[in-house]
Amino acid sequence: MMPHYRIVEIFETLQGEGWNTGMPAVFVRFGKCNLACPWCDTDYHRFGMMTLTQIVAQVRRFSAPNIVITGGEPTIQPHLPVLLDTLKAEGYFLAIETNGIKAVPAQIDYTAASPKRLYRDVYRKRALACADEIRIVTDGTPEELFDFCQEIEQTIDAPRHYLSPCERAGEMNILETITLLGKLNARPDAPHWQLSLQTHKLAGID
Ligand SMILES: Nc1nc2[nH]cc(C(=O)O)c2c(=O)[nH]1
Ligand code: SF4
Ligand SMILES: [Mg+2]
Repeated sequence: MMPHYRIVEIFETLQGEGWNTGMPAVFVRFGKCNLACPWCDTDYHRFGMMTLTQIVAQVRRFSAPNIVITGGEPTIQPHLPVLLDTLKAEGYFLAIETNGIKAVPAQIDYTAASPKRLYRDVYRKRALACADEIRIVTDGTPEELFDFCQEIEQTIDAPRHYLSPCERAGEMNILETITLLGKLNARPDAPHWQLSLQTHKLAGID
C-alpha cells in the first residue's frame, strides 16, 4: 500500500533561521511531536493525511530546489525514508529541522538540531551524534542555559552553534539571549555561538 503521511502544511518561503537563512525552500510540515514545549509556535496536532504521490505533486507545484522537512517532529514520522528517497530522486536538496533526539535519515543533506533545555534529561539518554548546526532556543535565564549549551556541545558534534531568542506572546528575550552569547563566547578554545532570529516573523512572511 502507498504510504500515508501526517501533513500540517506544505508551503514555499525563505528559510528564516540559521546558516541557510534566505534559502528559497518548500517547507513540508509534519504533524505530531515527541516533545511538548510550552512556547511551541506550531499547531502540530492539526494535520491531514497525504499520500506520497500527493506530497510530491504538491511540492513540485513550487519552484524552489530545496526542501525543508519540519514539524512537529519529522524524525518520528512513519515511512519518512521512502518519501525522502522519492524527493532525492527528483533532485531536491533536503534540509531538516529536528529537535535532535532521534537519528536523521541518510537522505538528508543538512541537519539543524534544536535541543530543548526543558527536556535535558531526555538528551542525556538519547540524542543525535552530529548535526550541521545546533540551534538552541533561550528558554530560560543565561545561568540556566549555560550548562545545557556546554552539555550539548559535548553530546552533538556540529560545526555551527546558534542561540535563538524564545518568543512568548510576541515578546522576545533578546537581552537574556545576547548575555548568554557573551558568556559562551568568553570561553577560550570553545565553539563560537551566534545569534539566530526567526527572521521570517520579522519580515512578515511564512
Ligand atoms: N520561513 C520559515 N523558516 C523556518 N525555519 C524553520 C521553521 C520551522 O517552523 O521549522 C520555519 C518557518 O516556519 N518559516
Ligand atoms: S520540539 Fe519543536 S515542534 Fe516539538 S513541541 Fe518543541 S518546539 Fe514544538
Ligand atoms: Mg516555524
